[in-house]
Amino acid sequence: MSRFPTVAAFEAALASLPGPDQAARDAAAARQMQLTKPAGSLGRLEDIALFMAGWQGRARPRIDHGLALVFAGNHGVTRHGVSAFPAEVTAQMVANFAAGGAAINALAGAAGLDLRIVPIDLDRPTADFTVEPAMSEAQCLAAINAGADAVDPSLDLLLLGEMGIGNTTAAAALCLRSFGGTAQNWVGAGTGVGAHGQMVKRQVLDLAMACHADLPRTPFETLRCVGGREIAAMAGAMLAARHHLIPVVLDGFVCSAALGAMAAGAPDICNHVIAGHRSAEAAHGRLLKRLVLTPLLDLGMRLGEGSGGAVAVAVMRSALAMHDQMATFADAGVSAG
Ligand SMILES: Cc1cc2ncn([C@H]3O[C@H](COP(=O)(O)O)[C@@H](O)[C@H]3O)c2cc1C
Ligand SMILES: O=C(O)c1cccnc1
Repeated sequence: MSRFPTVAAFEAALASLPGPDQAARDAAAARQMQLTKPAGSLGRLEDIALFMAGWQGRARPRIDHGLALVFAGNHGVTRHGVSAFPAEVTAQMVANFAAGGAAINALAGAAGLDLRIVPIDLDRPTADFTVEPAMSEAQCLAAINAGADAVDPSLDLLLLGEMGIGNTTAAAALCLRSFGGTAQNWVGAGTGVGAHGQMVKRQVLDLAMACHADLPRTPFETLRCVGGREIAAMAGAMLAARHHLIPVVLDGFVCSAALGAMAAGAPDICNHVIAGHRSAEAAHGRLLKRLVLTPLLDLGMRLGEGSGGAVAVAVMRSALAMHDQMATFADAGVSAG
């Protein structure tokens, strides 16, 4: 059976988010104080170790079984010319993932993550959300469950990624509907559209907001009206991971927008995620501020696929190696301060 058989089940899961294991986090913090370094001297690496300890419920967290989960979907809104690439590229890139030739294949491998690609109804693009909701209730629930069902409860860490030509427009629409502002605030170059393409994206957003103005601003309705299948799947996977107490690493703007749509109704959903990086898509920084998330890396990346998050996982492995392998002052015979 699907994890979220009804919209009410999805909403109930968002309203009952479990918290971290405080005892495991405290034990990890106590260990940090004993390691042979001045307290706090490893900065953000120390925070990562505590974050992982709390969510994994282990004083010595580990990443033996980490997964990069990449969802793919197609978008009816591409008919307006919102991407620098044609919609066929979504399926072509899925073939490239299968053949091992995409950036995420290399970067997931470098980060020691398994990689799983989940294409969702690529031959059925979402509807053009300037004139009608992108998905029916059943379609949106199916996509959310495709995400939730792909989350193995035994995972130590989950990285989410996406592939879907046109999806920076959907992500911008999710942000505009969730957090307000202007279309200009949330629109960017995506795959590399110029000034004209960005103007079209802004127009598309304004039409979409007018079209769905009367529908409830709940996370589900926002995902359904202006999201996409791969975006709803990332949201479902994040929510399922939260209930399995699996820490999540976010990738860029599109991935973060899936979280944003849920966070607008349930801000605590952000507590079990690490923002892997800040994408060069300008709206991503704005969104992360709204979510009160500080990105680990800022490498000027703007690809998606989970690529930036995968590089962040390599840094997280360093944090856990430090936490697990360093000697204590007592063990090493080093005088404590
Ligand atoms: C070859 C190629 C590989 C990609 N991998 C991720 N994306 C990224 O670009 C798309 C979003 O940008 P837009 O909204 O401008 O279409 C998504 O598929 C995203 O994952 C790619 C895009 C292309 C062209
Ligand atoms: O930040 C992202 O997720 C992103 C940016 C550009 C294109 N696709 C995705």
